[in-house]
Amino acid sequence: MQKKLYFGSNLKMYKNIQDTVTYLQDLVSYTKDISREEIELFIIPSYTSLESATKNIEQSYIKIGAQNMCWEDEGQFTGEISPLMLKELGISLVMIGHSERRHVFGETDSEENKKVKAALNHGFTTLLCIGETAGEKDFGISTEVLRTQLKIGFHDVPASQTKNIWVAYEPVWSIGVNGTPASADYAESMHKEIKKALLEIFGDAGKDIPVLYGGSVNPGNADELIIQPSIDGLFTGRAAWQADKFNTLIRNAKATYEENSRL
Ligand SMILES: O=C[C@H](O)COP(=O)(O)O
Repeated sequence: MQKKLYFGSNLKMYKNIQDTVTYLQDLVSYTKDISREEIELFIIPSYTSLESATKNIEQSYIKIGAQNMCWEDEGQFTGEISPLMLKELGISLVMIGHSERRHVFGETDSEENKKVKAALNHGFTTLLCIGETAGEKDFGISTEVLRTQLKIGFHDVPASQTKNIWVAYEPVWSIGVNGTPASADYAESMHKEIKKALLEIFGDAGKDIPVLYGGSVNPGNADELIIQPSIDGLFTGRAAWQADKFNTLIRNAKATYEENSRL
């Protein structure tokens, strides 16, 4: 049976308001004809572009997400953004624990857990990002690191909330201009471990959580990644930031997946 495929991009600290709106409008026109029963498309712009994004874009075509969120509704948290403020903007998704939040800004697994619980309690689709560093991979502890990030990240989250959970596996060493993409085999083996851990954490409810791969996804590796049985989607940075190129990547990956599932 064919599964729904997830495609999304984090715009990081790129694109101003106008560029974001133009990008989103272009992406809607390019991809409008693809059934949203078959793909789920999401974009995570900068905070300053969120209001214009939600006003200009129909989220049945592209889910709009925030790059981070505070775990408290209000309080003395200078520089933070509350779940209520994000709700006010009408966004539907929140990303938690992106590699740059963990490794540039020092966020911990227990902070990600507080954010995950707050995001789920406020009804957001919650995308938890996990991934091992190059050093952890060299020590042979990738699986342990991923299991820890999942077990702490989802600590005390009831199985009844899994319908709003997505996971992105983004090995730290694979991300950004200096990253090396994971091979499809390596990514698949880590995705298998992630799916196993999700079953342990949530029981049967864990089996429907989509697990996306991210980290230097590009037109040259997207097709091979998407056909892996445990990879449910692609979370793309740089290769998605031009709407026409992202459209091509999505269509090629989808066609390859469909071809492969007919074999
Ligand atoms: O959030 C997206 C990831 O950080 C991947 O970025 P990248 O595709 O530019 O390596």
